[in-house]
Amino acid sequence: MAPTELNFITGNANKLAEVRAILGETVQLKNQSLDLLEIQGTMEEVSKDKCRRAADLVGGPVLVEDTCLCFKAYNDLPGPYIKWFLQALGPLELYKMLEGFEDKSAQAVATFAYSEGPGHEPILFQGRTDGKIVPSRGPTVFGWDSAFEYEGQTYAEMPKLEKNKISHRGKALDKLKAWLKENTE
Ligand SMILES: O=P(O)(O)OP(=O)(O)OP(=O)(O)OC[C@H]1O[C@@H](n2cnc3c(O)ncnc32)[C@H](O)[C@@H]1O
Ligand SMILES: [Mg+2]
Repeated sequence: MAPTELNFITGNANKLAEVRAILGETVQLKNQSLDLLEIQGTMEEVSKDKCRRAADLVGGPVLVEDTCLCFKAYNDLPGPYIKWFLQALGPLELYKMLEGFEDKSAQAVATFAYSEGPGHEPILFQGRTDGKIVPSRGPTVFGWDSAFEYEGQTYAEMPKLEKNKISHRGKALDKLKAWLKENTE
């Protein structure tokens, strides 16, 4: 049976707000802000490991998510390590990483992982959105939103509703919603 309540473990308030908005009334959402250690590895390995750690810490069912920003010219790096590049450069300077490259294309990926609790194998829900890295446009409120352009607008320039419809996170949560629905009927 699918859960009727999800405990989303994240320390990122912007992420949490989007997840709340996207899930709406679908399911009850709780949140615990824990700083989870993140390993090195593929997107799937990072999310699964994060989920197992969260389940162990909380001692119950958990949902986590790891966001990656993959530059095509870098063969998908920084990927799961984008947080540290963003922290070092800031959203205004991020585009400079691709200055020497013609190909500015990038893919945003959200990988959610749900576990029923300690010892249970995490289930993954992944969403991907293609775009490109540009000089910052729009408010610099959320991560690299102002440096990621999708069809002529940066994520930061889009109204939230619009971003959530086409975003990596929105697509991943569509899969989660479908799974919840399939498993309650
Ligand atoms: O506690 P967790 O959930 O891990 O929160 P976090 O902020 O550490 O998030 P990640 O480990 O997934 O790292 C992803 C980085 O990308 C940023 N980010 C995540 N989703 C984003 C989005 O939709 N738009 C812009 N930046 C985003 C986020 O602020 C981090 O710097
Ligand atoms: Mg993190």
